[in-house]
Amino acid sequence: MEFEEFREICKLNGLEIDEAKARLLQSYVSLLIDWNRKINLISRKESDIWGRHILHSISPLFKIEIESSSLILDLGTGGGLPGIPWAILKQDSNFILLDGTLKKVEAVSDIIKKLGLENAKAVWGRAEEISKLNEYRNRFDYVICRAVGELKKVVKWSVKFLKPEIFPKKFLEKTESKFYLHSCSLIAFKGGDVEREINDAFKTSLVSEVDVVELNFLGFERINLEDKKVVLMKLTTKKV
Ligand SMILES: C[S@@+](CC[C@H](N)C(=O)[O-])C[C@H]1O[C@@H](n2cnc3c(N)ncnc32)[C@H](O)[C@@H]1O
Repeated sequence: MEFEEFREICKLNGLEIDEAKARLLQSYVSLLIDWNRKINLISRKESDIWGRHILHSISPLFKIEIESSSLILDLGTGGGLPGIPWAILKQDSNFILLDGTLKKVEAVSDIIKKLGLENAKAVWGRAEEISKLNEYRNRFDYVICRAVGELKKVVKWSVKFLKPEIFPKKFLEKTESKFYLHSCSLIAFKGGDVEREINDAFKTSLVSEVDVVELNFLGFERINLEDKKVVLMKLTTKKV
């Protein structure tokens, strides 16, 4: 997929990408390709970066509305996915892009600097360690996470990062076209046996509600997303 087709699919799904954001996304893809020659950020066999990485990363935003001015953690960001495309498109929110591999964090920091993205910062460290630090514990409105591992593991880490809920709110409000997802939630990109992973995640007693969003947006058939879904979870956040 080329950029123009990507932009057209976004438009079909109600997401207009203005010139400034288009330039940032294009620069991101160039920088990602450059860095990927030096270190492994995304599969080198993958030729469809616009479809399988950028479109996939932003596709939940076609259906899910999140609260404005949020602080969002991208847990296991790798080469900045989905965090950088989200930071470009949601400039009213701030993003921490966390990864346990130093080289990847150095690459993502360089990309953020070259893009001039002021609402994103890359942080190096393992989720289980970083979540113990005051600076990151109980701080985030949302955790987003793509291709990092089993849901139950991601749930255990995320619950420490998310803000404790002070005034319980409805987790999700659905209209015909949109899901309004309130803060203190996990947004996990998943493939494979999602049902089993959700059942295992419930066994942690850290999940109070769940919903699964199918990525059947207009034009989804142009990229092979197979069994890919987005799992939304309300966790039993408490001050830890
Ligand atoms: C398969 S990659 C996916 C990267 C990116 N989210 C994407 O969609 O392209 C998984 C990433 O998670 C990171 N990771 C795995 N476990 C982690 C942990 N406990 N703490 C921080 N990062 C972790 C790895 O270093 C790796 O970069």
